[in-house]
Amino acid sequence: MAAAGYAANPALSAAVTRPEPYVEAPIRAFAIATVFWGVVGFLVGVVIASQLAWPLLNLDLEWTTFGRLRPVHTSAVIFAFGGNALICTSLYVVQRTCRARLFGGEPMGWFLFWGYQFFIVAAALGYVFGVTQGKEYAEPEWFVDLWLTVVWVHYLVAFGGTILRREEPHIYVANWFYLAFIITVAMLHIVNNLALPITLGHGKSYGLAAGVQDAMIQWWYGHNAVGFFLTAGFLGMMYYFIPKQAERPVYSYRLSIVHFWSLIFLYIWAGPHHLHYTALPDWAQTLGMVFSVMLWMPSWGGMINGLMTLSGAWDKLRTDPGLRFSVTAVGFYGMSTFEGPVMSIKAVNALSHYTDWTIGHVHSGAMGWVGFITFGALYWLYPKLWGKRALYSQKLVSWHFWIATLGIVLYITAMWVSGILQGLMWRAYDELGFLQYAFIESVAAMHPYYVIRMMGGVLYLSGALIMVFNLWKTVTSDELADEVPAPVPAGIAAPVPAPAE
Ligand code: HEM
Ligand code: HEM
Ligand SMILES: [Cu+2]
Repeated sequence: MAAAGYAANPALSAAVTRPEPYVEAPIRAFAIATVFWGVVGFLVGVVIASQLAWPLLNLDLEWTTFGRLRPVHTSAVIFAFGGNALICTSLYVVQRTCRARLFGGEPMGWFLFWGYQFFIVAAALGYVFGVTQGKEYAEPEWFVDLWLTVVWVHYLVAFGGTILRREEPHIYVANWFYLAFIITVAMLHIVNNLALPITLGHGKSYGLAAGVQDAMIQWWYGHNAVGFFLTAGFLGMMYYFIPKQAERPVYSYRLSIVHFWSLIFLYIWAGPHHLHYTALPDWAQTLGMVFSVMLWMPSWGGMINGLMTLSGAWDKLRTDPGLRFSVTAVGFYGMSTFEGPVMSIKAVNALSHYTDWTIGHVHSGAMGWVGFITFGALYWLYPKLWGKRALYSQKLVSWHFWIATLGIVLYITAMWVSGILQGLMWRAYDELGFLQYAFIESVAAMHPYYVIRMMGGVLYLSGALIMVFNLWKTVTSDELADEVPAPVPAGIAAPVPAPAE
């Protein structure tokens, strides 16, 4: 084992053999894939947003209709962009905070990389050709699900194995969040996809559960996909990269542990808020609502911990636009985790459900939190991964930041207005007790907001293209980092600013 080798005599072996201490090449590939799929996902987002504004753009072809492209968008941004970002950063972080080489080494890294990209392409092709189980965020059919299970088990083994062979006694909190994400997603994926194919040679399958049980399992899955894929994993990112960028320890390490346990305990019960006023028993709906409202607390605990890590380093926001992304991400996290509990209250959900308000909520979390924390991490990682002195241009990071922020603001404000307008139009009665508006009138009323949302998306996409250019120039520049990072033997560099307590 390489790690044990230079641990024996760090100075000597570092000077003589210089083995690469950490697996990096597959992580660089994941970093590229993150950016690539991000652009694809945002582009498809702009396409489907345009289709909602101008239905003509469905092109009257089955492969290009909104119904088929929508899951291409959601999977591209969540699983391809978000998933690659999570695997990329988790493998980077776990090696450094444990001071151990990735379990399984480079071959494991490359298997994860190609295995995961294959899953993405197989899933996306299925959507376009109409192969789907029709479960939101779990659309791929059984054979793609099986493949993902294989890849994911390897991911768990690689991550867990690295923790087990750690040289650092303490398991840094970012790893707790990443591990909870990996384990919970495995559990959710397997249970929600229990299905029987018609025959082994056929793509179509039928799920094991039926009726309201099926709905409950689906939204236990869907909600916790938000909680563990879009939240816990990215919190792992927050707990590593914000201290790194701010060069400050986590504000309260104790709070981060409380944050962890309370978040994962509460999240798992809140799924029924997706099924208010359905055939689901009333007590279960109320349970989901109560746990959602409680969830506000640990979420804000985490937000405060992230923001307060900047204590004494707020001036860095002026000079480091990458940090600005991360901090604004935490702000959006706080906003969407306040909005979510409000929307889970049954009286509010009676208005918001089925409307664009939900879509606005989704995108403040998705574009603001998930997107921005990832951009912040990427801007920090790229120079490190390619051994460059610095980013090509901080100014372009700043441009990206402002253009993308404006894009989000256009997107979510348009959706608040259109969502509440929709909700109110649908429940308006005239004095004789008839509905005041035909459904199509509410659709027509949405048009201007859909155009604004599309423009917001174009801005967000443009920002991402600026990032592509900046990262490309960074990677191809020949300004190397001052010292080529030497192997980091045990006991020398502190991998993370030490916990405050
Ligand atoms: C350029 C930026 C984006 C644009 C223009 C865009 C556009 C859209 C549109 C038009 C929909 C369908 C809305 C509907 O059915 O009424 C949608 C759904 C969705 N998008 Fe995006 N999106 C963007 C970025 C993102 C990002 C970055 C993420 C996640 C990281 C994301 C996650 C989702 C999810 C989860 C849904 C499904 C929401 C639901 O069913 O409630 N989007 N998006
Ligand atoms: C305390 C935290 C949160 C709570 C209690 C919460 C609650 C809710 C509620 C009540 C809905 C609407 C359900 C409906 O009417 O159909 C919803 C939808 C959604 N939320 Fe959240 N939310 C939270 C945080 C977040 C965050 C941080 C994100 C993204 C990163 C997010 C992503 C979504 C998505 C994707 C949906 C749409 C699901 C669908 O119908 O397709 N949520 N959330
Ligand atoms: Cu939920």
